[in-house]
Amino acid sequence: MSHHQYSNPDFNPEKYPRFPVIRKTDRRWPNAEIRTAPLWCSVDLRDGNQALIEPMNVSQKQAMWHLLVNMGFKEIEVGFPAASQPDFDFVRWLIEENRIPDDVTIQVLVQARNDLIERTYEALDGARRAVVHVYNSTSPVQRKKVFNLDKAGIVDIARQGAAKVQQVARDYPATDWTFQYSPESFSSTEVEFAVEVCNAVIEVWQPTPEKKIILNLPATVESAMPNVFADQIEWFCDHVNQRDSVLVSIHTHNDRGCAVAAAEMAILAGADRIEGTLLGNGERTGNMDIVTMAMNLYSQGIDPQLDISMADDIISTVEACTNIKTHPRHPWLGELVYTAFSGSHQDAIRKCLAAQTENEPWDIAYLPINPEDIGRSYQSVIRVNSQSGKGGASYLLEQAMGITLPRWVQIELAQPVQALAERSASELQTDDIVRLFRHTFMTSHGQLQLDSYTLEGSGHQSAVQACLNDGSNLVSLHGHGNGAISAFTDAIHRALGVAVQIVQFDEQSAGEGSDAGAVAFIQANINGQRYTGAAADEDTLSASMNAILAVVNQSLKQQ
Ligand SMILES: CC(=O)SCCNC(=O)CCNC(=O)[C@H](O)C(C)(C)COP(=O)(O)OP(=O)(O)OC[C@H]1O[C@@H](n2cnc3c(N)ncnc32)[C@H](O)[C@@H]1OP(=O)(O)O
Ligand SMILES: CC(C)C(=O)C(=O)O
Repeated sequence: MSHHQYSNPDFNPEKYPRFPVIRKTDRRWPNAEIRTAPLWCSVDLRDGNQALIEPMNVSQKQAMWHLLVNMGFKEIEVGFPAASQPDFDFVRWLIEENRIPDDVTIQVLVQARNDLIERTYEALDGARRAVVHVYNSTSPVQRKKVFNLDKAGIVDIARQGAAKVQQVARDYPATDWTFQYSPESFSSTEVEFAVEVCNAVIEVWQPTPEKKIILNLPATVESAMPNVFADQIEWFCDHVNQRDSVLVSIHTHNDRGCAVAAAEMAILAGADRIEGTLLGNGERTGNMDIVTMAMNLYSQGIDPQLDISMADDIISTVEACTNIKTHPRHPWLGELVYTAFSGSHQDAIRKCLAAQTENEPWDIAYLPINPEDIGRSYQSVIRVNSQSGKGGASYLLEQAMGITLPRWVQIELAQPVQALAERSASELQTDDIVRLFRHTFMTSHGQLQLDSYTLEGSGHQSAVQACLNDGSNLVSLHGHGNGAISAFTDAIHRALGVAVQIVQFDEQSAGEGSDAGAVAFIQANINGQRYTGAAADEDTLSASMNAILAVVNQSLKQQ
């Protein structure tokens, strides 16, 4: 059998060579586990900002800053102050207006260029504490085509940049400085060379375990699978000098869609700190999404050390600052991620929610966390369209009316709901379902309703005297039987000639917030036809009698 090797005849396997893997024989990270949150650093105001069509204005930056502080970030990269006046001014605003809480450290980025480094320190003048983050590119393509330098030339840029950062810091002794270096494009750099460059920076900065530096290892462009990145990080941690004096930081991008996975695996491989942005805004496909990574931890019982409970604030602020909409299926926070439209999912969720007790671990099919933890209501969990079964509509109705539908009512309700969903070809709202339920099962204006009743005797000796109202006339009736319900059906039979044979009956008190004290559901045979009725009333027996009248009305209407 012959077949084409490639679906596209122009496909050229030589065009994009495979990324080289590290032949490691001492790989330890696959057996590691994450048990605590890493140190976080938000780069929303820098990497996030530099990738926007319209960079944030001052008030947007301020809104983003407040959100980040409120979420609990302790390190925040606030800009590239030597790059633009707005960036410079924002740093000045933070310092001069005393906007930086005692436990928060600002960080700024700068290229390894003397004039830019000097300008950066001017922006930071008066800061209590700050991280100065200097970088230069180290990958083969950058060395060859952008900088036109050999490895020694690149090491020189790093060494000189580091020396300048250290030297100018001495002019501002009132500030507690931390130095950070990034071998930009680390993940596309030979690991041996990345270590060589970083060791040169270490030699300049002379960190100690008490006064550590930060070495930030970026996947500037994500070019390999996350396990390859983890190997690079483990190799780096094993070979860099003075590991005990270095905080290893990770800064991944999402080109292959694995930025979070790469950051998580990097933590397994020995990294201490994670840089990223809220909802993953950033260059091209974005930076590593800190919200996703934090929620991943949260959902495994690990305190993320960030407050994600304000999900809607996070979304609205990020959208207002970036002018980028959040995808409805964005991990953890998207509008649709706690929503089930499909019948079998709704059925399982409804059953699990009913069985879940407060003090046991969360264990609900299709819902990895309780949506309430991030401020989402259960209302958004189950939504109804033509893919939904009986569970979804029942759930919404139950929530809206504060009742629990007996299974046989759920089955009866499913059919008209499905028909309406198919007719409307769109999602049904709770109001639509409540309206449909009332229309299908309950008595409407102008039909027979209970006006008043008296019950005499009890048990086998029950007698009912009742008055019905059809909107214009009153009808009196009386009957007896071996209970109030059978006395009432006897009365109906005598007065109206309708023989009601009850097949199913359910009555319950209505939920909190409902005006009705009780709800009754009846399924009955009348002239060989099956009818289902429901009624709510303050009084339990009135609810039952009105439910019987609901099926009587349905049969009269059909005649
Ligand atoms: C992966 C990242 O996200 S890194 C951060 C990137 N962020 C930004 O660039 C946003 C802010 N940047 C800017 O506004 C501008 O780049 C500025 C104002 C800082 C500098 O602008 P310019 O002076 O025009 O330089 P530009 O950034 O284009 O860089 C070009 C020159 O700097 C050199 N250079 C670039 N990066 C670095 C670096 N990290 N360290 C040292 N030199 C560098 C280049 O080799 C090039 O040199 P050449 O002019 O001799 O060929
Ligand atoms: C400056 C560095 C850390 C960066 O933003 C990147 O490599 O993506």
